[in-house]
Amino acid sequence: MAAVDFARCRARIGADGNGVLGGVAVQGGTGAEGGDQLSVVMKFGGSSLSSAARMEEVAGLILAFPEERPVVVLSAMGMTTNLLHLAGETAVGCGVNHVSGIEEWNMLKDLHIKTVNELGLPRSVIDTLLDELEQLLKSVAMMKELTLRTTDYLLSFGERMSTRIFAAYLNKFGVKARQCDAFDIGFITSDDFGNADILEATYPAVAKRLHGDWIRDPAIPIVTGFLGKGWKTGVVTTLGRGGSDLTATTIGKALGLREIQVWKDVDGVLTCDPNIYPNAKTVPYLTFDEASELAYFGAQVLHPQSMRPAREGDIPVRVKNSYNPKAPGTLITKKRDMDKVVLTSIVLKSNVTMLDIVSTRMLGQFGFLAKVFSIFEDLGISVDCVATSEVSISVTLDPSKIWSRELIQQELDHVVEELEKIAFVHLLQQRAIISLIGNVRQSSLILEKAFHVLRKSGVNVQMISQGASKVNMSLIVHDSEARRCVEALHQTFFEGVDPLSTEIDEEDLQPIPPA
Ligand SMILES: Nc1ncnc2c1ncn2[C@@H]1O[C@H](COP(=O)(O)OP(=O)(O)O)[C@@H](O)[C@H]1O
Ligand SMILES: N[C@@H](CC(=O)OP(=O)(O)O)C(=O)O
Repeated sequence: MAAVDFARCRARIGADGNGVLGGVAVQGGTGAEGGDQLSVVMKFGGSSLSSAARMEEVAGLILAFPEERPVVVLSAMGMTTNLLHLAGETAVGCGVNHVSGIEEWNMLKDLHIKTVNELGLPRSVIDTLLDELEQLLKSVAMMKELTLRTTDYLLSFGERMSTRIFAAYLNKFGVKARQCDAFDIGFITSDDFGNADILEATYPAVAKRLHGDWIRDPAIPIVTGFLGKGWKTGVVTTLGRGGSDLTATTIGKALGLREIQVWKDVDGVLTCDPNIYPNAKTVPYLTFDEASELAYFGAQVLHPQSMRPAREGDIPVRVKNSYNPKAPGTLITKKRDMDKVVLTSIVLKSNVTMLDIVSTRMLGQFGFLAKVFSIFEDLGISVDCVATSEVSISVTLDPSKIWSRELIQQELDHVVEELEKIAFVHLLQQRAIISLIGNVRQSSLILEKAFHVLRKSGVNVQMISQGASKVNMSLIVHDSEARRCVEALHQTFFEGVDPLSTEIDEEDLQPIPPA
């Protein structure tokens, strides 16, 4: 039978009855005994919750901090959100009678049933939801359509199941836990299905509910990440991919907690995506501004909006590794000592579309820029990077407008058509944004080194943009050259390869034509 192995878990986090884990004191015990206020949020993402064994580990981690009164936020297990999405898309075209054969539906059903069995829990913990989910897929098959609103409802099953399983598991061991659906405890959002914004009314509502429940009957709240309730429609919304980070920081601000912990499968925020360059190193400290820029420019590790509540509430965020809890992780705060910092992290966003827009001079300078941006606004397209001159503007378009999918060709054609009424437009696809997140006061040094590296690599930068925060400098290059650039930049900034002391060979100066 599955059990929370406290001794093993304390050993793994380097705690021996008493100790300190990343600034958090550790003692023996089981937590949730009431009295004190809720003190921290602990968020665990899908990568931390991929199996029954992982759920046991996570339970052990939470209970290794008994003097803490955590609010636990969970994402869906493993790849469940992707599977739900794919199952929904398949259901649209497969016919009602074939729903039970949808591969992704069977995969996610099997995962959840296996988890419940391995944790020694009754099937009733998830049976109702699984039945409801199958009915929903059949409805999608019958209607032959999957709206954004239905998609959000469909995706909600992932978090609704993981939290029920986890709360039941803790309760089984006498640790009082209460499952909470975010949409029932005060998460009020805009009605932008797929990418809803959290509304201000959420903070007092969530605080009142979580605090009230805790005072009345202390039990660890196990809250669904990623979900909310649309304020006009009153139905389930989602906060965009990776939105559980935002759920966690919202709770942190709402309750004024001491710390927000987001537990991942990496040792913290790294100097670049380890999937792009495996030599990435942990960044021990970050400011909210740095973390926001990093997330906004595509570092999957944090949800782009998640730093906002933490910054507003001035609550430290700690990014930790649930697979390696001894690692100190990354601490994100309002300020940090930037004296020795040059570059913090490199972020790569691939498959970006860029538009060069040159005025036909039908409009004056002000009118031109205003008109260009009003076209983007009308079409609901957000812009990532901008570089302007008096009569021309280059922009990159944000493909995350509708979360998982890219801007579709039809939309691009429409943008170009509208812009061509006032400008000459050049559409450039397969571009990449390399964002250098670093110290504002070292921007010249960063650019000097970066351009030397890129020149040495024979790469021509197609656009440069620096945001008002100055924390981020973005270089747009061709997609085919991007990984190579990131590697070379990483070696220079984080692995001690000094580009300025390296002679440039004439051969190196031959630009490599983009593929
Ligand atoms: N700069 C970065 N630092 C750390 N991880 C990154 C970075 N950029 C991309 N990643 C990716 O983000 C993943 C962790 O984020 P995510 O998958 O959202 O975790 P979770 O599902 O646990 O919330 C890592 O496994 C890593 O592949
Ligand atoms: N399950 C949702 C929300 C989320 O935050 O997930 P994760 O914490 O695993 O990135 C998603 O996959 O987008």
